[in-house]
Amino acid sequence: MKVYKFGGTSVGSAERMKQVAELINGDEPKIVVLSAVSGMTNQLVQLTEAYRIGDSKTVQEVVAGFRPRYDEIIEGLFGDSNFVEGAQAFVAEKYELLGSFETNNFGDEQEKTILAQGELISTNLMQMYLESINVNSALLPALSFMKTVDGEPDYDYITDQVNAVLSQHQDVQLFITQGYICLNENGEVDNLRRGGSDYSASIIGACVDADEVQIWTDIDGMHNNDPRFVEGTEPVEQLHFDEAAELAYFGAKILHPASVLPTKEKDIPVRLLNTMDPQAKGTTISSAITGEGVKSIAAKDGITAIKIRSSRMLFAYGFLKKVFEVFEKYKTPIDMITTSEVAVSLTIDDTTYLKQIVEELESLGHVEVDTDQTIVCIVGQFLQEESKVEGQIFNALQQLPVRMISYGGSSHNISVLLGAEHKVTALNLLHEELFLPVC
Ligand SMILES: Nc1ncnc2c1ncn2[C@@H]1O[C@H](COP(=O)(O)OP(=O)(O)O)[C@@H](O)[C@H]1O
Ligand SMILES: N[C@@H](CC(=O)OP(=O)(O)O)C(=O)O
Repeated sequence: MKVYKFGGTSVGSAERMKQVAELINGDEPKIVVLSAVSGMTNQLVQLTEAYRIGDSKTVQEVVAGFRPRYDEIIEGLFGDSNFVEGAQAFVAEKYELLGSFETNNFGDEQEKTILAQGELISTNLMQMYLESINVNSALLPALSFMKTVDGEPDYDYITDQVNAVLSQHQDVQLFITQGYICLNENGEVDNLRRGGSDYSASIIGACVDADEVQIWTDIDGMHNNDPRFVEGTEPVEQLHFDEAAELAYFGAKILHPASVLPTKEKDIPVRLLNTMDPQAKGTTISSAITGEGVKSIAAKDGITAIKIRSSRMLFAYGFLKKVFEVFEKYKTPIDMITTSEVAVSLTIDDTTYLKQIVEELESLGHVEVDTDQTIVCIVGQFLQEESKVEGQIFNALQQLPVRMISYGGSSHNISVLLGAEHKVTALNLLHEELFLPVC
Protein backbone atom coordinates (compact mmCIF):
# COMPACT_ATOMS: atom_id res chain seq x y z
CA MET A 1 0.00 0.00 0.00
CA LYS A 2 1.19 3.52 -0.80
CA VAL A 3 -0.23 6.76 0.55
CA TYR A 4 -0.37 9.75 -1.80
CA LYS A 5 -1.17 13.29 -0.68
CA PHE A 6 -2.12 16.08 -3.04
CA GLY A 7 -2.12 19.64 -1.72
CA GLY A 8 -4.45 22.52 -2.53
CA THR A 9 -2.57 23.63 -5.63
CA SER A 10 -2.71 20.07 -7.02
CA VAL A 11 -6.52 20.02 -6.82
CA GLY A 12 -7.03 23.74 -7.47
CA SER A 13 -8.78 23.40 -10.86
CA ALA A 14 -10.55 20.84 -13.04
CA GLU A 15 -7.41 20.46 -15.12
CA ARG A 16 -5.27 19.75 -12.04
CA MET A 17 -7.83 17.30 -10.67
CA LYS A 18 -7.79 15.41 -13.95
CA GLN A 19 -4.00 15.31 -13.78
CA VAL A 20 -4.24 13.87 -10.25
CA ALA A 21 -6.74 11.25 -11.44
CA GLU A 22 -4.26 10.17 -14.10
CA LEU A 23 -1.44 9.93 -11.57
CA ILE A 24 -3.41 7.81 -9.11
CA ASN A 25 -5.03 5.50 -11.64
CA GLY A 26 -3.23 2.15 -11.72
CA ASP A 27 -3.14 -1.32 -10.18
CA GLU A 28 -1.07 -0.54 -7.11
CA PRO A 29 -3.17 -0.18 -3.93
CA LYS A 30 -3.28 3.42 -2.76
CA ILE A 31 -4.86 5.72 -0.24
CA VAL A 32 -5.07 9.21 -1.68
CA VAL A 33 -5.28 12.10 0.77
CA LEU A 34 -6.60 15.38 -0.65
CA SER A 35 -6.53 18.93 0.67
CA ALA A 36 -9.15 21.55 -0.05
CA VAL A 37 -8.77 23.42 -3.36
CA SER A 38 -6.13 26.13 -2.95
CA GLY A 39 -7.39 29.21 -1.14
CA MET A 40 -10.56 27.49 0.11
CA THR A 41 -9.43 27.02 3.72
CA ASN A 42 -8.37 30.68 3.87
CA GLN A 43 -11.86 31.65 2.70
CA LEU A 44 -13.44 29.35 5.26
CA VAL A 45 -11.30 31.01 7.95
CA GLN A 46 -12.60 34.38 6.73
CA LEU A 47 -16.13 33.01 6.96
CA THR A 48 -15.66 31.86 10.57
CA GLU A 49 -14.24 35.29 11.47
CA ALA A 50 -17.30 36.98 9.96
CA TYR A 51 -19.59 34.69 12.00
CA ARG A 52 -17.60 35.45 15.16
CA ILE A 53 -18.11 39.19 14.82
CA GLY A 54 -21.69 38.85 13.64
CA ASP A 55 -20.95 40.29 10.19
CA SER A 56 -23.83 38.72 8.22
CA LYS A 57 -23.07 40.70 5.06
CA THR A 58 -19.56 39.23 4.79
CA VAL A 59 -20.96 35.77 5.58
CA GLN A 60 -23.29 36.01 2.58
CA GLU A 61 -20.55 37.46 0.34
CA VAL A 62 -18.02 34.76 1.19
CA VAL A 63 -20.55 31.96 0.66
CA ALA A 64 -21.67 33.48 -2.66
CA GLY A 65 -18.00 33.68 -3.68
CA PHE A 66 -17.63 29.86 -3.56
CA ARG A 67 -20.10 29.28 -6.37
CA PRO A 68 -18.14 30.56 -9.43
CA ARG A 69 -15.02 28.60 -8.40
CA TYR A 70 -16.85 25.30 -8.05
CA ASP A 71 -19.05 25.96 -11.10
CA GLU A 72 -15.87 26.22 -13.15
CA ILE A 73 -14.41 23.05 -11.62
CA ILE A 74 -17.63 21.07 -12.14
CA GLU A 75 -17.99 22.30 -15.70
CA GLY A 76 -14.39 21.35 -16.45
CA LEU A 77 -14.62 17.94 -14.81
CA PHE A 78 -17.85 16.41 -16.10
CA GLY A 79 -19.24 15.92 -19.59
CA ASP A 80 -22.27 13.85 -18.54
CA SER A 81 -25.22 15.97 -17.34
CA ASN A 82 -26.11 13.45 -14.60
CA PHE A 83 -22.71 13.96 -13.01
CA VAL A 84 -22.95 17.73 -13.42
CA GLU A 85 -26.32 17.72 -11.65
CA GLY A 86 -25.08 15.35 -8.91
CA ALA A 87 -22.01 17.51 -8.25
CA GLN A 88 -24.05 20.75 -8.33
CA ALA A 89 -26.55 19.30 -5.86
CA PHE A 90 -23.69 18.24 -3.58
CA VAL A 91 -21.99 21.67 -3.51
CA ALA A 92 -25.36 23.44 -3.19
CA GLU A 93 -25.94 21.54 0.07
CA LYS A 94 -22.52 22.71 1.26
CA TYR A 95 -23.25 26.38 0.42
CA GLU A 96 -26.48 26.08 2.35
CA LEU A 97 -24.72 24.59 5.36
CA LEU A 98 -21.95 27.22 5.25
CA GLY A 99 -24.49 30.05 5.24
CA SER A 100 -26.75 28.59 7.90
CA PHE A 101 -24.94 29.18 11.21
CA GLU A 102 -26.29 31.62 13.76
CA THR A 103 -23.99 34.54 14.52
CA ASN A 104 -25.15 34.79 18.13
CA ASN A 105 -24.41 31.15 18.84
CA PHE A 106 -21.08 30.66 17.10
CA GLY A 107 -18.26 28.83 18.87
CA ASP A 108 -15.33 26.47 18.30
CA GLU A 109 -17.54 23.54 17.31
CA GLN A 110 -19.22 25.52 14.53
CA GLU A 111 -15.85 26.91 13.42
CA LYS A 112 -14.31 23.44 13.05
CA THR A 113 -17.34 22.20 11.13
CA ILE A 114 -16.95 25.06 8.65
CA LEU A 115 -13.19 24.52 8.26
CA ALA A 116 -13.78 20.84 7.42
CA GLN A 117 -15.93 21.58 4.36
CA GLY A 118 -13.06 22.36 1.95
CA GLU A 119 -11.60 18.85 2.16
CA LEU A 120 -15.09 17.26 2.13
CA ILE A 121 -15.90 19.07 -1.14
CA SER A 122 -12.61 18.34 -2.96
CA THR A 123 -12.65 14.62 -2.10
CA ASN A 124 -16.29 14.16 -3.07
CA LEU A 125 -15.73 15.91 -6.40
CA MET A 126 -12.69 13.72 -7.05
CA GLN A 127 -14.62 10.56 -6.18
CA MET A 128 -17.45 11.62 -8.52
CA TYR A 129 -14.94 12.34 -11.27
CA LEU A 130 -13.31 8.92 -10.87
CA GLU A 131 -16.76 7.32 -11.08
CA SER A 132 -17.51 9.34 -14.21
CA ILE A 133 -14.43 7.92 -15.95
CA ASN A 134 -15.11 4.39 -14.64
CA VAL A 135 -12.17 4.16 -12.26
CA ASN A 136 -12.95 1.80 -9.38
CA SER A 137 -12.40 3.79 -6.19
CA ALA A 138 -14.01 4.32 -2.79
CA LEU A 139 -14.35 7.31 -0.50
CA LEU A 140 -12.80 6.70 2.91
CA PRO A 141 -14.35 9.28 5.24
CA ALA A 142 -11.57 10.68 7.44
CA LEU A 143 -14.12 11.36 10.18
CA SER A 144 -14.71 7.60 10.42
CA PHE A 145 -11.10 6.86 11.45
CA MET A 146 -8.94 9.96 12.10
CA LYS A 147 -9.12 10.77 15.80
CA THR A 148 -7.05 12.87 18.16
CA VAL A 149 -6.86 12.85 21.93
CA ASP A 150 -5.48 16.05 23.48
CA GLY A 151 -4.45 17.13 19.98
CA GLU A 152 -2.34 14.01 19.37
CA PRO A 153 -3.30 11.21 16.94
CA ASP A 154 -4.84 8.18 18.62
CA TYR A 155 -2.74 5.67 16.68
CA ASP A 156 -4.41 2.52 18.06
CA TYR A 157 -7.88 3.78 17.22
CA ILE A 158 -6.85 5.02 13.77
CA THR A 159 -5.07 1.75 12.94
CA ASP A 160 -8.11 -0.34 13.95
CA GLN A 161 -10.63 1.88 12.20
CA VAL A 162 -8.77 2.52 8.98
CA ASN A 163 -7.95 -1.16 8.52
CA ALA A 164 -11.56 -2.12 9.29
CA VAL A 165 -12.86 0.30 6.64
CA LEU A 166 -10.29 -0.91 4.11
CA SER A 167 -11.27 -4.53 4.68
CA GLN A 168 -14.89 -3.67 3.84
CA HIS A 169 -13.74 -2.89 0.29
CA GLN A 170 -11.73 -5.96 -0.74
CA ASP A 171 -12.44 -5.26 -4.42
CA VAL A 172 -11.10 -1.70 -4.33
CA GLN A 173 -7.45 -0.65 -4.77
CA LEU A 174 -7.91 3.12 -4.77
CA PHE A 175 -9.22 5.02 -1.76
CA ILE A 176 -9.82 8.77 -1.55
CA THR A 177 -9.82 10.46 1.82
CA GLN A 178 -9.71 13.93 3.38
CA GLY A 179 -6.54 15.38 4.80
CA TYR A 180 -6.52 17.87 7.68
CA ILE A 181 -9.83 16.89 9.31
CA CYS A 182 -10.40 14.61 12.27
CA LEU A 183 -12.60 14.01 15.29
CA ASN A 184 -11.42 14.94 18.76
CA GLU A 185 -11.78 12.88 21.94
CA ASN A 186 -15.34 14.21 22.39
CA GLY A 187 -16.35 13.04 18.92
CA GLU A 188 -16.50 16.63 17.62
CA VAL A 189 -15.16 17.70 14.23
CA ASP A 190 -11.64 19.07 14.60
CA ASN A 191 -8.52 19.50 12.47
CA LEU A 192 -4.77 18.90 12.50
CA ARG A 193 -4.05 22.62 12.13
CA ARG A 194 -3.21 24.55 8.96
CA GLY A 195 -1.28 22.57 6.37
CA GLY A 196 -2.24 19.39 8.26
CA SER A 197 -3.00 17.20 5.24
CA ASP A 198 0.67 16.19 5.08
CA TYR A 199 0.32 15.08 8.68
CA SER A 200 -2.86 13.11 7.81
CA ALA A 201 -0.95 11.28 5.05
CA SER A 202 1.93 10.49 7.35
CA ILE A 203 -0.36 9.23 10.16
CA ILE A 204 -2.32 7.06 7.71
CA GLY A 205 0.95 5.77 6.23
CA ALA A 206 2.13 4.73 9.68
CA CYS A 207 -1.22 3.10 10.56
CA VAL A 208 -1.43 0.98 7.41
CA ASP A 209 2.31 0.21 7.37
CA ALA A 210 2.63 1.81 3.94
CA ASP A 211 5.62 1.10 1.71
CA GLU A 212 5.93 4.78 0.97
CA VAL A 213 4.21 8.12 1.51
CA GLN A 214 4.24 10.51 -1.45
CA ILE A 215 3.53 14.21 -0.93
CA TRP A 216 2.60 15.74 -4.28
CA THR A 217 2.75 19.53 -4.52
CA ASP A 218 3.60 22.36 -6.92
CA ILE A 219 7.39 22.14 -6.70
CA ASP A 220 9.94 19.40 -7.41
CA GLY A 221 10.87 18.58 -3.82
CA MET A 222 12.48 20.31 -0.87
CA HIS A 223 14.71 23.05 -2.27
CA ASN A 224 18.02 24.13 -0.77
CA ASN A 225 16.50 27.51 0.20
CA ASP A 226 13.07 29.11 0.32
CA PRO A 227 12.06 29.63 -3.34
CA ARG A 228 9.62 32.37 -2.31
CA PHE A 229 12.54 34.62 -1.31
CA VAL A 230 15.61 33.33 -3.12
CA GLU A 231 16.14 32.88 -6.85
CA GLY A 232 17.92 29.88 -8.32
CA THR A 233 17.16 27.41 -5.51
CA GLU A 234 17.53 23.71 -6.32
CA PRO A 235 15.88 20.52 -5.14
CA VAL A 236 17.69 18.37 -2.57
CA GLU A 237 17.57 14.69 -3.59
CA GLN A 238 17.94 13.03 -0.19
CA LEU A 239 17.18 14.13 3.34
CA HIS A 240 17.29 12.27 6.62
CA PHE A 241 14.02 12.31 8.61
CA ASP A 242 15.66 14.57 11.22
CA GLU A 243 16.88 17.05 8.60
CA ALA A 244 13.43 17.20 7.01
CA ALA A 245 11.81 17.66 10.43
CA GLU A 246 14.12 20.58 11.24
CA LEU A 247 13.41 22.24 7.89
CA ALA A 248 9.66 21.76 8.20
CA TYR A 249 9.65 23.05 11.77
CA PHE A 250 11.77 26.06 10.85
CA GLY A 251 9.60 27.25 8.00
CA ALA A 252 9.96 25.11 4.85
CA LYS A 253 6.28 25.38 3.96
CA ILE A 254 6.35 22.37 1.64
CA LEU A 255 6.02 20.04 4.65
CA HIS A 256 3.87 20.25 7.80
CA PRO A 257 6.19 20.31 10.85
CA ALA A 258 4.58 17.30 12.55
CA SER A 259 4.41 15.17 9.44
CA VAL A 260 7.86 13.59 9.67
CA LEU A 261 7.41 11.88 13.02
CA PRO A 262 4.85 9.12 12.22
CA THR A 263 6.77 7.96 9.14
CA LYS A 264 10.12 8.19 10.94
CA GLU A 265 8.84 5.94 13.75
CA LYS A 266 7.89 3.28 11.19
CA ASP A 267 10.88 3.97 8.91
CA ILE A 268 8.58 4.64 5.94
CA PRO A 269 10.25 6.71 3.19
CA VAL A 270 8.52 9.94 2.21
CA ARG A 271 8.88 11.36 -1.29
CA LEU A 272 8.15 14.97 -2.16
CA LEU A 273 7.00 15.12 -5.79
CA ASN A 274 5.72 17.67 -8.27
CA THR A 275 2.20 17.23 -9.74
CA MET A 276 3.16 19.59 -12.57
CA ASP A 277 6.33 17.63 -13.38
CA PRO A 278 5.73 14.02 -12.27
CA GLN A 279 8.98 12.76 -13.82
CA ALA A 280 11.18 15.03 -11.70
CA LYS A 281 13.14 13.14 -9.04
CA GLY A 282 11.91 15.23 -6.11
CA THR A 283 13.19 14.62 -2.59
CA THR A 284 13.33 11.32 -0.73
CA ILE A 285 13.20 11.54 3.05
CA SER A 286 14.37 8.39 4.82
CA SER A 287 16.60 7.03 7.58
CA ALA A 288 19.61 7.03 5.22
CA ILE A 289 22.32 9.52 6.18
CA THR A 290 23.69 10.97 2.98
CA GLY A 291 26.16 13.70 2.08
CA GLU A 292 28.02 16.18 4.22
CA GLY A 293 27.73 19.91 4.69
CA VAL A 294 24.77 22.20 4.22
CA LYS A 295 21.69 20.81 2.52
CA SER A 296 19.07 23.50 2.94
CA ILE A 297 18.13 26.76 4.63
CA ALA A 298 14.73 27.74 6.02
CA ALA A 299 13.31 30.66 7.97
CA LYS A 300 10.60 30.84 10.59
CA ASP A 301 8.83 34.15 11.25
CA GLY A 302 6.83 35.40 14.19
CA ILE A 303 9.50 34.66 16.78
CA THR A 304 9.75 36.46 20.12
CA ALA A 305 13.10 36.65 21.92
CA ILE A 306 13.23 36.89 25.72
CA LYS A 307 16.37 37.77 27.65
CA ILE A 308 16.58 37.26 31.42
CA ARG A 309 19.55 38.99 33.03
CA SER A 310 20.48 38.31 36.63
CA SER A 311 23.68 38.48 38.66
CA ARG A 312 22.14 35.67 40.73
CA MET A 313 23.17 33.36 37.89
CA LEU A 314 26.85 33.86 38.72
CA PHE A 315 28.27 30.61 40.15
CA ALA A 316 24.69 29.45 40.86
CA TYR A 317 22.96 26.26 39.86
CA GLY A 318 19.22 25.68 39.44
CA PHE A 319 18.62 29.06 37.77
CA LEU A 320 17.80 27.56 34.36
CA LYS A 321 15.43 25.08 36.00
CA LYS A 322 13.43 27.96 37.44
CA VAL A 323 13.31 29.66 34.03
CA PHE A 324 12.16 26.47 32.28
CA GLU A 325 9.49 25.85 34.91
CA VAL A 326 7.79 29.11 33.94
CA PHE A 327 7.57 27.99 30.29
CA GLU A 328 6.41 24.53 31.33
CA LYS A 329 3.66 26.06 33.48
CA TYR A 330 2.31 27.96 30.46
CA LYS A 331 2.82 25.02 28.03
CA THR A 332 5.00 27.23 25.82
CA PRO A 333 7.78 25.48 23.89
CA ILE A 334 11.20 27.11 23.58
CA ASP A 335 12.91 26.98 20.16
CA MET A 336 16.39 28.45 20.68
CA ILE A 337 18.41 29.05 23.82
CA THR A 338 21.80 30.60 24.54
CA THR A 339 23.32 31.40 27.90
CA SER A 340 26.12 33.49 29.38
CA GLU A 341 27.21 33.65 32.99
CA VAL A 342 24.72 36.44 33.73
CA ALA A 343 21.97 36.08 31.14
CA VAL A 344 19.78 33.59 29.31
CA SER A 345 18.26 34.37 25.92
CA LEU A 346 15.57 32.18 24.47
CA THR A 347 12.90 32.27 21.80
CA ILE A 348 9.26 31.26 21.58
CA ASP A 349 6.73 31.40 18.76
CA ASP A 350 3.56 30.95 20.79
CA THR A 351 2.90 34.25 22.58
CA THR A 352 -0.50 33.32 24.05
CA TYR A 353 0.87 33.57 27.61
CA LEU A 354 3.71 36.05 26.99
CA LYS A 355 2.36 38.56 29.53
CA GLN A 356 2.11 35.97 32.31
CA ILE A 357 5.50 34.45 31.41
CA VAL A 358 7.23 37.85 31.54
CA GLU A 359 5.57 38.69 34.86
CA GLU A 360 6.86 35.47 36.43
CA LEU A 361 10.33 35.76 34.88
CA GLU A 362 10.67 39.25 36.36
CA SER A 363 10.94 37.64 39.79
CA LEU A 364 14.14 35.95 38.51
CA GLY A 365 15.85 38.94 36.90
CA HIS A 366 15.60 41.81 34.46
CA VAL A 367 13.55 40.77 31.41
CA GLU A 368 13.79 42.17 27.87
CA VAL A 369 11.41 41.13 25.08
CA ASP A 370 12.00 41.55 21.33
CA THR A 371 9.09 40.67 19.05
CA ASP A 372 9.04 40.22 15.26
CA GLN A 373 12.19 38.14 15.03
CA THR A 374 13.06 35.40 12.52
CA ILE A 375 15.01 32.18 13.02
CA VAL A 376 17.11 31.26 10.01
CA CYS A 377 17.97 27.60 10.21
CA ILE A 378 20.84 25.99 8.30
CA VAL A 379 20.39 22.23 8.01
CA GLY A 380 22.77 19.49 6.94
CA GLN A 381 25.41 17.10 8.26
CA PHE A 382 28.08 19.06 10.09
CA LEU A 383 31.12 17.10 11.22
CA GLN A 384 32.42 19.46 13.85
CA GLU A 385 36.15 18.66 13.42
CA GLU A 386 36.08 19.35 9.70
CA SER A 387 33.23 21.78 9.26
CA LYS A 388 33.86 25.12 7.53
CA VAL A 389 30.19 26.01 7.82
CA GLU A 390 30.42 28.17 10.95
CA GLY A 391 33.01 30.40 9.29
CA GLN A 392 30.95 30.68 6.14
CA ILE A 393 27.82 31.63 8.11
CA PHE A 394 29.68 34.34 10.07
CA ASN A 395 31.17 35.58 6.83
CA ALA A 396 27.82 35.74 5.04
CA LEU A 397 26.03 37.51 7.88
CA GLN A 398 28.82 39.85 9.01
CA GLN A 399 26.91 42.99 7.99
CA LEU A 400 23.68 41.95 9.70
CA PRO A 401 22.75 42.38 13.39
CA VAL A 402 22.59 38.75 14.52
CA ARG A 403 20.71 38.50 17.83
CA MET A 404 21.45 34.85 18.78
CA ILE A 405 23.29 31.82 17.38
CA SER A 406 22.60 28.23 18.33
CA TYR A 407 25.21 25.67 17.32
CA GLY A 408 26.07 22.23 18.64
CA GLY A 409 22.60 21.19 19.84
CA SER A 410 22.65 18.62 17.06
CA SER A 411 25.04 17.84 14.23
CA HIS A 412 22.55 18.93 11.61
CA ASN A 413 21.20 22.32 12.67
CA ILE A 414 22.73 25.76 13.09
CA SER A 415 20.17 28.45 13.91
CA VAL A 416 20.56 32.21 13.78
CA LEU A 417 18.11 34.78 15.15
CA LEU A 418 17.65 38.13 13.41
CA GLY A 419 15.04 40.87 13.18
CA ALA A 420 12.35 39.89 10.66
CA GLU A 421 13.34 42.82 8.42
CA HIS A 422 16.68 41.07 7.72
CA LYS A 423 15.22 37.67 6.75
CA VAL A 424 15.28 37.94 2.97
CA THR A 425 18.77 39.49 2.94
CA ALA A 426 20.05 36.77 5.28
CA LEU A 427 18.58 33.95 3.18
CA ASN A 428 20.15 35.40 0.02
CA LEU A 429 23.56 36.09 1.58
CA LEU A 430 23.70 32.57 3.03
CA HIS A 431 22.64 31.09 -0.31
CA GLU A 432 25.45 32.89 -2.09
CA GLU A 433 28.06 31.90 0.48
CA LEU A 434 26.98 28.29 0.99
CA PHE A 435 25.76 27.16 -2.41
CA LEU A 436 27.10 29.35 -5.20
CA PRO A 437 30.55 28.71 -6.64
CA VAL A 438 33.23 31.33 -5.96
CA CYS A 439 34.05 33.02 -9.30
N1 LIG B 1 12.60 24.71 0.98
C1 LIG B 1 11.51 24.68 0.22
N2 LIG B 1 11.44 23.81 -0.82
C2 LIG B 1 10.34 23.75 -1.60
N3 LIG B 1 9.25 24.52 -1.43
C3 LIG B 1 9.26 25.40 -0.41
C4 LIG B 1 10.39 25.52 0.46
N4 LIG B 1 10.12 26.50 1.36
C5 LIG B 1 8.90 26.96 1.07
N5 LIG B 1 8.37 26.32 0.00
C6 LIG B 1 7.05 26.60 -0.58
O1 LIG B 1 6.17 25.52 -0.32
C7 LIG B 1 5.21 25.50 -1.37
C8 LIG B 1 4.49 24.16 -1.35
O2 LIG B 1 3.80 23.99 -0.15
P1 LIG B 1 2.21 24.25 -0.07
O3 LIG B 1 1.88 25.59 -0.66
O4 LIG B 1 1.77 23.98 1.32
O5 LIG B 1 1.73 23.15 -1.07
P2 LIG B 1 0.38 22.35 -1.15
O6 LIG B 1 -0.68 23.31 -1.52
O7 LIG B 1 0.66 21.35 -2.21
O8 LIG B 1 0.18 21.71 0.20
C9 LIG B 1 6.03 25.75 -2.60
O9 LIG B 1 5.26 26.28 -3.64
C10 LIG B 1 7.10 26.73 -2.11
O10 LIG B 1 6.78 28.05 -2.41
N1 LIG C 1 -6.62 22.82 3.57
C1 LIG C 1 -5.84 22.86 4.78
C2 LIG C 1 -4.96 21.65 4.93
C3 LIG C 1 -3.76 21.53 4.02
O1 LIG C 1 -2.88 20.75 4.29
O2 LIG C 1 -3.71 22.27 2.90
P1 LIG C 1 -2.45 22.28 1.85
O3 LIG C 1 -2.05 20.84 1.61
O4 LIG C 1 -3.00 22.93 0.62
O5 LIG C 1 -1.33 23.06 2.48
C4 LIG C 1 -5.07 24.17 4.85
O6 LIG C 1 -5.14 24.97 3.92
O7 LIG C 1 -4.45 24.40 5.86
